[in-house]
Amino acid sequence: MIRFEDVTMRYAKEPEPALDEVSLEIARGEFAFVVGASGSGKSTLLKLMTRELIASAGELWVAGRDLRTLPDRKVPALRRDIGVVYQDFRLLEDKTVTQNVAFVLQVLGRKRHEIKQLVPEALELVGLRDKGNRRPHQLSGGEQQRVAIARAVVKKPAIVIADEPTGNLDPENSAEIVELLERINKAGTTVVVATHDHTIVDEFRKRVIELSEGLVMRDDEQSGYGVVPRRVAG
Ligand SMILES: Nc1ncnc2c1ncn2[C@@H]1O[C@H](COP(=O)(O)OP(=O)(O)OP(=O)(O)O)[C@@H](O)[C@H]1O
Repeated sequence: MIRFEDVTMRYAKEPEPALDEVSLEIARGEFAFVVGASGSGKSTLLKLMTRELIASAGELWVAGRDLRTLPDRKVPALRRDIGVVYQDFRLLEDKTVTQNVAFVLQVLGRKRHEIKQLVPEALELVGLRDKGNRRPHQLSGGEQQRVAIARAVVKKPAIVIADEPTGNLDPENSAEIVELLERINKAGTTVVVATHDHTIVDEFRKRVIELSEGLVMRDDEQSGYGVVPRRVAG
């Protein structure tokens, strides 16, 4: 579903690459955490998957597309296959919960009767069916993130990518958000979550891809932070 082969990403004027010949593969239906210190390259890795960035070198396939050769006019179709969730929710403040979720489908040109069916389904999935008329500021942080997840999944993407989705949440809400992503994954969606949050990585026991200074330092199935000994420095 996602394949990086020797992918290097250099930002203009930066002496060191943000990612340095990274190779990894995430299969259809997998759940993977991407971890690593601040600046290790997590966001860069995710932005390459969504074509927010274009790799400086290497080969990259996402959802059956070769991103090296993908023309710009085909980027919207790629993004239809990917739902993205951010740390800061990024909801439209002047729209209700229902309108925020429906907006994605309107932009995609989906028919009104489809929107009427899909939006309540997505809100039901995230447990917010009864809060559709609220505006984002009338919701807790955890609820706002659930709206953002409903918005990401309402178009039924093959992949959900979340960049620090629990960064603004307390531990209880964080666990609920990851449980929700786990449920979405169990229904067949490939899920990739970049996070600093050791507690959730330990709790959920998924594949962990650890980056350090643009390199993959570790890539373990089902490990969590605490199970496999950390690399000994030096
Ligand atoms: N737009 C940019 N221009 C130049 N350098 C950048 C840019 N974005 C990121 N970088 C650099 O690339 C490296 C990787 O950054 P990235 O944001 O991918 O890390 P991260 O692991 O997501 O960090 P954080 O956990 O703080 O979000 C860092 O050295 C960063 O300074």
